[in-house]
Amino acid sequence: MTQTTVQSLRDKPAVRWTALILVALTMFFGYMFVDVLSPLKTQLEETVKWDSTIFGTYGSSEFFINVFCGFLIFAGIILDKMGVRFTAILSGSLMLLGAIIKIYALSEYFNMGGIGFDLLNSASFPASAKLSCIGFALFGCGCEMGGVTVSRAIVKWFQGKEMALAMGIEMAIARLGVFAVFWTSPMISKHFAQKGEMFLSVQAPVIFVGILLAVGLILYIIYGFMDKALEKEQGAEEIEEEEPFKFSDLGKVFGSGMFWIVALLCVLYYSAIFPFQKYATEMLSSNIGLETETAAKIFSMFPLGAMFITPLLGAFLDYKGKGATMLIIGAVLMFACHATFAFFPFNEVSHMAAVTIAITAIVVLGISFSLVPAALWPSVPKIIDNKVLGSAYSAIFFIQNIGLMSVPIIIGRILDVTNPNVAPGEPKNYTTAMIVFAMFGVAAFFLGFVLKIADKKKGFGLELPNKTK
Ligand SMILES: C[C@H](N)C(=O)N[C@@H](CCCCN)C(=O)O
Repeated sequence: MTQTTVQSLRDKPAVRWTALILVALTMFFGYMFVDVLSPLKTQLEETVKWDSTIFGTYGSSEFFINVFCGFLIFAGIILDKMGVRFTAILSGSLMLLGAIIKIYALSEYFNMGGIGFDLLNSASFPASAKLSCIGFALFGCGCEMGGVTVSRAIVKWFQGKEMALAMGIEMAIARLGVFAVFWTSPMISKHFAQKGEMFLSVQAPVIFVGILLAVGLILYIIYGFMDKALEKEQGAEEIEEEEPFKFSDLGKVFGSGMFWIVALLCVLYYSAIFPFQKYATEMLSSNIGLETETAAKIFSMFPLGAMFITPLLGAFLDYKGKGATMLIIGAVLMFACHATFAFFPFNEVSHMAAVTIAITAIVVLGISFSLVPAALWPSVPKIIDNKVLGSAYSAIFFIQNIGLMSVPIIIGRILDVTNPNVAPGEPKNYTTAMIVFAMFGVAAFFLGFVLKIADKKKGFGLELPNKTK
């Protein structure tokens, strides 16, 4: 006699992996947008007169509303109260709105005195930069809210299954977005620059990725139908826990010592990654004497390496564990890369040797950027109650965003101060800036140790595998 068991949508690999691909693709487009202008720093300096301080402020602006208005805390509450599909569609819409504003900010029409130009323009901070910051800040609300929502969605579909692998693949797809934009953005820009279309040389890459964000919103809407089917099938209360979310539950998040260790580790580590990404192209061309396009291509190996290794490490974590150890090793490798760019005398070795060492350091950073995210995000459900998981991820993002917002401004300022007589487009001295990035690695390393010891004492199982069946 054969017995038939009714399979949940979650139990069907094809269905849960389709859900993952839908949400991950939107994050792919989102990550492209985050760095669409990163390889164009030098062009922005020449075309719209953004010096390093302005560029740094622009990089930080992605996090202004999240930090100053505490938007991410609300995002977590919205997620825990309204659920994944509502929050996903809201975040996709915010990303698209921000992109449209940034496209307008970089248009020739606006920069030649179009609507709003006079209101925003000032000698110290061009109108293009101010309006780009506004657009980027709105985009940042959507993108960060989307990141939290996607993590929550993955827990919903994959908890007790290949959760770390799924998170690893989602991040791998996002890294592919960064890789893609470090190639496409300079290529599109060069095409228009060669035609003498200076504004389009910085605006066209943003238009291109803006269109992709519209596709991303459609994917979130399609995901919404799958999410609804899953809830209908199992009953919302079964998935989201028996009791509804209460504001007082937030105390559970902020009252947890483990939460603070993870959040601080996260802010320290990521402060030396995403802000560095914004300056890496110019740092490589300054240190090694490369053209922007070549420097951007070398740097693109960073997300590419992370893309291949993160899912493997996710799978390792699912089956073998060792999450806290992975965090410690990741911090050491990050320090090694930044210290190389700070101290290695690139101008005293042959061009070939300089390029080889730079590529090696970038690959090492890629390995680090696989270890830490692959271990960090799947650790959160182990230390926080499922009911407040959305709020916990948001709170970690909120603390992380404070670093992501401050560091590009600090680095931009350091660059302007340490390069007082360097003309726009000329190579800069990056030593001090890179030392600052390296110091974040040292601090993250110590926190990794604290986390490992705390886990050993309290038994959260950070070193244990995720897979239960
Ligand atoms: C920048 C963003 N807040 C972030 O931390 N991104 C992480 C991924 C977090 C999990 C996303 N579902 C990253 O490593 O990219």
